[in-house]
Amino acid sequence: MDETATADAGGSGTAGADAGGSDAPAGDPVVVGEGVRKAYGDVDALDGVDLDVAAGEVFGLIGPNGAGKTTLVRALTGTTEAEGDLRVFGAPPREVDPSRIGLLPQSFDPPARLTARELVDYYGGLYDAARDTEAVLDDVGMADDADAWYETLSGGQKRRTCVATAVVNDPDLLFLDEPTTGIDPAGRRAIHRLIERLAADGTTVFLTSHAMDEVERLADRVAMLRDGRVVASGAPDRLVAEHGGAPRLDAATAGPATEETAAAVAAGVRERLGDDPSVEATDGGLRVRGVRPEAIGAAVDALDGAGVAFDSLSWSEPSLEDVYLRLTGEEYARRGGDTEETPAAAVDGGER
Ligand SMILES: Nc1ncnc2c1ncn2[C@@H]1O[C@H](COP(=O)(O)OP(=O)(O)OP(=O)(O)O)[C@@H](O)[C@H]1O
Repeated sequence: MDETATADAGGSGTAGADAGGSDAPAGDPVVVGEGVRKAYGDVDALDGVDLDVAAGEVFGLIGPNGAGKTTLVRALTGTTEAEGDLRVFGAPPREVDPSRIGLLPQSFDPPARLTARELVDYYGGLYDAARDTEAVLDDVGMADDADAWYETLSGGQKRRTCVATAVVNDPDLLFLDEPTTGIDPAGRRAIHRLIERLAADGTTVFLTSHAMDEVERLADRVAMLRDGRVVASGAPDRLVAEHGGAPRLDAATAGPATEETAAAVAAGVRERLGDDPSVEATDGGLRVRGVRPEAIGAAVDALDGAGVAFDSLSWSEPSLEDVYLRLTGEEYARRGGDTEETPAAAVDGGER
């Protein structure tokens, strides 16, 4: 089956793509889900999810709020029942040896009157063989604050401590549900390095996150969930190449730009570069798509020629965030609900 969305990612409802495909590494998968479904009353939290995760892979699961990410993690860790075929290390999730699994749930409230060190000690004590508490605290950047009660820690320090409790058993398979939420940039880096080190040592990591830069950096493969279905999957660079769109030049203007100004800039770019450009008014100014680095000067001339007074310019290559915004439709929603071009059109090779 295709590993990217051949279906309508705009929501008209064909079955989700298989999150396996040609990017999937060879070897027995550690995690398999086939036709996974979970309903809460009328809500289809998971609506036929297929995926597989290979040993040693960092697998990223992304999608908007309510897409079903946490439900899928819960189903794969046996903390909720779901229909379909779910196998972890070849067994149903609830039959897997817990010492092989690490789980950082999205919401986790450990006892508040224990110190970070006591908490890691406590969770380590649940296993026959656990890692050294001090080393684990050091891994997550909590060595200096290890003697503070959990309840007195900042939000980011709490999250770091929770990550420590999830890795203290040195799991073969680690589920991290939004591990870096609330963690400052230095702390995020520490967690990223930890994930990279664990993966290099052979741990399989199943990561959900809203931080696209994090997923793009860490994940070997990504699956994007929307309304309980996988709408795209594959290696991040391939998803970006297929769905990320063109490089863009953003001109930040003092006031909102008009469609007339955008049309004038488009005419100027056409005249100078011969391309048929896409120029759109954004919340903060104007965006010219398809501008290669060598054409930035001509695009700036077109802005000047149209009388656009801009405060700053930025040029960027497409990223996983662009894929996300395109396939969720958020890119278009940002322009005040303009749905003229649907995300499905973008998936099917529309304007890039
Ligand atoms: N215990 C529950 N009871 C009823 N509905 C639930 C329950 N858990 C999840 N849902 C619903 O299932 C859908 C998927 O929720 P889920 O938490 O899996 O999404 P998510 O992708 O993890 O979202 P977020 O990014 O906000 O964490 C949502 O519509 C949610 O309201």
